[in-house]
Amino acid sequence: MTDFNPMSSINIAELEDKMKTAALDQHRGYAQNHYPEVQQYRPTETIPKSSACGHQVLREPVWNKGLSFTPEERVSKNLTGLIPHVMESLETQSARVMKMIQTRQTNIDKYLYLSNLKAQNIDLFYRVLIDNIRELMPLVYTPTIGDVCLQYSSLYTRPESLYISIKQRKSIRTMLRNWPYPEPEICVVTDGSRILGLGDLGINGVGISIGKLALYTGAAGINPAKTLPIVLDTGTNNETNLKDPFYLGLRSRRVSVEEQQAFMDEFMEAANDVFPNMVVQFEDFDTEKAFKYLDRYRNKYKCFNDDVQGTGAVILGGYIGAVNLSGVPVDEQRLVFMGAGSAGVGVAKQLVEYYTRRGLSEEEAKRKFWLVDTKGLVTQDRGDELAEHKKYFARTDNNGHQFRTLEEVIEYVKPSALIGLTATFGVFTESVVRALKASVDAGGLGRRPILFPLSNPLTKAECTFEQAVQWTDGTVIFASGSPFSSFAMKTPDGNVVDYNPNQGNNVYVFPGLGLGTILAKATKVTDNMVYTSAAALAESLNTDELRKGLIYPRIERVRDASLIVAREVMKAARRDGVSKLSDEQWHEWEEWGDVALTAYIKERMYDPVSFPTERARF
Ligand SMILES: NC(=O)C1=CN([C@@H]2O[C@H](COP(=O)(O)OP(=O)(O)OC[C@H]3O[C@@H](n4cnc5c(N)ncnc54)[C@H](OP(=O)(O)O)[C@@H]3O)[C@@H](O)[C@H]2O)C=CC1
Ligand SMILES: CC(=O)C(=O)O
Ligand SMILES: [Mg+2]
Repeated sequence: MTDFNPMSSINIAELEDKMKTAALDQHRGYAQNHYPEVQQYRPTETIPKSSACGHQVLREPVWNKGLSFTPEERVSKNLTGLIPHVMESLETQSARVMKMIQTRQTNIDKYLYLSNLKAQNIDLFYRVLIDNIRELMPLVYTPTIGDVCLQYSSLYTRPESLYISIKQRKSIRTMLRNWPYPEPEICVVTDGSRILGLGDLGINGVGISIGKLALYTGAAGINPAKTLPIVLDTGTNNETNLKDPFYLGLRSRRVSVEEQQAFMDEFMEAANDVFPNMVVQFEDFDTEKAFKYLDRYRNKYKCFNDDVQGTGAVILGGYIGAVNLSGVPVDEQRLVFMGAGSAGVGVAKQLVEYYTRRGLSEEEAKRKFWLVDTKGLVTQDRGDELAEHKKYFARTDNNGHQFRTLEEVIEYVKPSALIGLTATFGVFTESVVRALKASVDAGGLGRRPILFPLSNPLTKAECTFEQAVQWTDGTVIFASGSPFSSFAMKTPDGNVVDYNPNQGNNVYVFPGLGLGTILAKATKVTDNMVYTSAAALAESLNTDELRKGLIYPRIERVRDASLIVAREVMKAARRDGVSKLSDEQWHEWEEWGDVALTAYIKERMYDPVSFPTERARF
């Protein structure tokens, strides 16, 4: 669409004459009674039929088209005079947004500007986000979303989620029904108990549900009107929040684990009753609840845990590429994990599955992993009561010796890969990284260490990209949870070499996993679906990315990757017998191969130009 030049002046009066409905202009508030065609302004299955016109249209973010309303729409919806006469393409409006973002001094201010835009004009927000994903994803997601969560109660200006407190537990169904958009397809729910690496943030953690859902739309084309952010408030143990006069959550300590679980049971049951087609993503529950809830609900409802399963899949996807670059054969790899929580154990288990699928026994596969926590190497005879989720990986081959520091573990294991999921900045020190490199070098010339400091946000990364490059003399294969910038380093022979980091973040998996689950009409999210998402991600790099030595697609291609992930997830759902789509539909796709299924998914992906909210169908 090109911009409309007001100077070429359309004659509004003439247009109004032509369009009989233009008489609406005089009856703004009563239009619905007299002019049913206005009610059809939004004739979709996704948004209730509306009689909205005038200001109502401009105030509803999924209806508002900013300055893109056509002259006809301006007349039929009583918008003349309510917006500047000029008509602009999304591109022009998008350029204005980017200009304004650049004038904002802090990332929080940039975030707030974008958040305001989302609350006013969804299509424009997503156009800008999708076209500028490299620059904007760090604002709507990690690292900035971490700062937003820390200050959410102070920054609050308007509701943008469902806020369900344990005090209102009797009304969960009512609250779900109060959500203004019908039949959400995907919900991200947190209780704020472990937000990124920032700990218990209570209700302030809602920012992570909002941020992840922005990426469900931006990175996988799920209709924004079908996304539902939820925070469950069961209190908080965060002293700063409890003392903050602006804190919006329950001003009391978290209720007992048993009460939280009973509340979660009620929530899951209610969510399933009210929105039976909705997929639920558990996000940033603390370690114990992350594993417990996944175990408890995975066979009963369509749900998955992003920190355990999404992270497992994304790191497996990157690991496959990293091994190819490392020069260390896959079966010789030895992996040390710093961090044995929900993400650490989730990733290690996904990698065990990779090895067993390659033919190793489970025991052989498990022996490739050494997990380290705050007390040192996780061993069976360490003397402390191991948490349930750590027992699977507890080593028994340590001959009674306990290894307390990471240096000691590296010296003992001689790993080829070091993965950080500790939420602790700087634990990959220079001596640790140099020891990793030395252990890889000892295996032979040209071998490269795999180093993944995956904790979020950036303030919690185990080391920086620059450090990783310098301490490994540029040989590192690197992925971090939050994005680092590229880095140029002078080599001993005087050349300047550019190094490009990878972002190993579950954003490469959860949007496609969710989309595939929805489109397959899967009754649950199986292990195969999760595993397949990792394998699909590993296959999604193009030749240019492979040539550049990347292990994840460039972030600009995240929608391409999500499409591939979603397609393979759908096929896995079919193989596992959990897809409710008809056999005829599947036979048709099976006959045509991936082309037909890819086209089917693509057609259903929301895109603010070719497929705006107004027309989104699924
Ligand atoms: N890149 C990505 O896509 C993702 C990144 N993450 C990030 O991973 C981090 C961890 O998340 P999660 O696993 O859920 O958190 P958990 O709290 O479940 O686990 C943290 C683990 O780190 C260990 N740990 C903490 N500090 C140290 C230390 N100084 N030395 C050794 N071990 C330490 C803890 O030990 P102990 O058990 O003894 O307490 C625990 O095992 C977070 O920063 C999160 O943002 C999470 C999901 C996805
Ligand atoms: C990325 C993510 O899910 C986390 O850091 O918790
Ligand atoms: Mg998370």
